[in-house]
Amino acid sequence: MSAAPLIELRGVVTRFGDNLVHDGVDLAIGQGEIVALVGGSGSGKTTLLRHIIGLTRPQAGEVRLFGERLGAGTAEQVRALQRRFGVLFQQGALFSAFNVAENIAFPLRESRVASEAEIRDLVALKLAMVELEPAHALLMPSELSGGMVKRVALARALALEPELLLLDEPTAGLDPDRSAAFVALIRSLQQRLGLTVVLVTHDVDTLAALASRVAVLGERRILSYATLAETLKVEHPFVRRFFLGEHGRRALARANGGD
Ligand SMILES: Nc1ncnc2c1ncn2[C@@H]1O[C@H](COP(=O)(O)OP(=O)(O)OP(=O)(O)O)[C@@H](O)[C@H]1O
Repeated sequence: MSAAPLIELRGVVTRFGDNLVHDGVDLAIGQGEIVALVGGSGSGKTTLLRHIIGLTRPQAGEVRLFGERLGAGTAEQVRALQRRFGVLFQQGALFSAFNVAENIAFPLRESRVASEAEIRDLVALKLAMVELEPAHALLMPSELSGGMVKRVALARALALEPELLLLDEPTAGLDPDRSAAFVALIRSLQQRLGLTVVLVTHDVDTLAALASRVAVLGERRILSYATLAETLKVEHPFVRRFFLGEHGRRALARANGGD
């Protein structure tokens, strides 16, 4: 029998007032996968990420993370669960009043798992891991380029050595070169650290370079959950537009070694 999925959503229903966003979402993500979640604007991708980590709760259905039902544990169990995943929110969301080192150190200080001396070493290690220089530690977020903000946010997401990494639009706002470099970094860290990754993206280049499977969210449920090659065969207007519009076609050609 195969291992239980790392993430499992069953029959998830989400409603904000009259707005029914999810109506029976089922999704199972296994250890070591890189799953790209795509869907039209407002289809509920970010909300699904938030459900996975327990930031919001669906009206109905079940969300299991690492085999545990969210919302069932004690405060200590919830904290233990939270240490097992890292999140890169849209725009990086660094604390603007903290410098780079303090941002990366934040989860370590919050969880009280390390002494100040260990935190200094860990911050240096994480900075190197995301290919930033030691001198960057003292910069403030306002002094960083968009690509650096993402790297610092990634270092912070990895501070507690999570098994699972959730990325919301990781390459949004980056130019093509910086975007490709960030994708390569995510890929190498995923392999080196054995991470499971769930990412929301509108960018076919990012998806084609990273995803082992693609989950398409539409009509309030998962329309398709398959490899990219299989996803391309799905006859649905969103899929045709997303992958086979001009931008998508060019990105796929690049991923296949063309262009
Ligand atoms: N806290 C909230 N209160 C009310 N409505 C919300 C809330 N969060 C999300 N929504 C609504 O739920 C729907 C899904 O939002 P969500 O941000 O998850 O979509 P998305 O697929 O990530 O969109 P986008 O691609 O535009 O970022 C939208 O209609 C949004 O307005």
